[in-house]
Amino acid sequence: MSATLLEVTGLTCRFAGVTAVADLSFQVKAGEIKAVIGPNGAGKSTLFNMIAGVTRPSEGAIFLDGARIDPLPTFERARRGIARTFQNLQIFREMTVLENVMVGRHLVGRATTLTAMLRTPAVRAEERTMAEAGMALLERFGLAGRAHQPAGALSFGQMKVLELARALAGAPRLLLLDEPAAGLPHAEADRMAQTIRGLNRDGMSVLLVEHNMRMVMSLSHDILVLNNGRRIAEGSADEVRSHPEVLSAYLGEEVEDA
Ligand SMILES: Nc1ncnc2c1ncn2[C@@H]1O[C@H](COP(=O)(O)OP(=O)(O)OP(=O)(O)O)[C@@H](O)[C@H]1O
Repeated sequence: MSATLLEVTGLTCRFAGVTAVADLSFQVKAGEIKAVIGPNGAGKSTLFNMIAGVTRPSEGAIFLDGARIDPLPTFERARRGIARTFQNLQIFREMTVLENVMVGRHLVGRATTLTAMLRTPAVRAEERTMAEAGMALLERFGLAGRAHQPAGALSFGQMKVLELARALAGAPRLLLLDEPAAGLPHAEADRMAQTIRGLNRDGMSVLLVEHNMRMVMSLSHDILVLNNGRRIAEGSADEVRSHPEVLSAYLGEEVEDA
């Protein structure tokens, strides 16, 4: 039985008049790919934002490796090993592809603003190491040839891969992937699924929000289904696919088609 990496207990988020996430508890085990699915407005993005530290929960707690993290700011959660990608790409288009990846490393780097400004030998050495590690990641994802071009020149699919590479640059323990297949044609979505599977085989734990059911059903060890902020089902692809509440939440279509 694997150890629990992430634990969420009684998590609730209320916006004026709307309960986006309601009394939600679940775990992500080390080495697991867990998917969170649900119709539009189910609360998936709000849940991600609470785990990443962008949105404050109204109630409940979030633990990483047993330590409570919900009071911590975003950068501290990144330092502790949580990295994310975004539903709407957040690529710095004027920066080079390599610089974009290095931003991911800087988020968890040790250099303070003062030592960075003074460009001490230690800072320069750290930057060299970051650049080397960044190039190694770009090579792994087939983007090394584009390293010194502006990121804005990449195709949409390449930008999604770059976001993933940037998230990995900080050597996280938990990857939060927000719709990695969104907007990708079939073949590229399948390649993205293979990439995520490869990362997981190397030990990466993943929490995945995705509407592409093919990807969700083929990748996930465990699937959590939300509707109106509440858990309506949790289990394997087969368990979730045939669950009556899931079918009615989706009106049958998407989940059956997967
Ligand atoms: N900042 C906000 N202020 C007010 N209401 C919000 C805010 N963010 C989300 N909501 C509401 O919370 C509910 C959950 O939204 P959320 O974006 O988390 O759902 P989702 O499952 O990610 O949807 P989608 O699949 O469309 O991305 C929705 O009713 C939404 O309108």
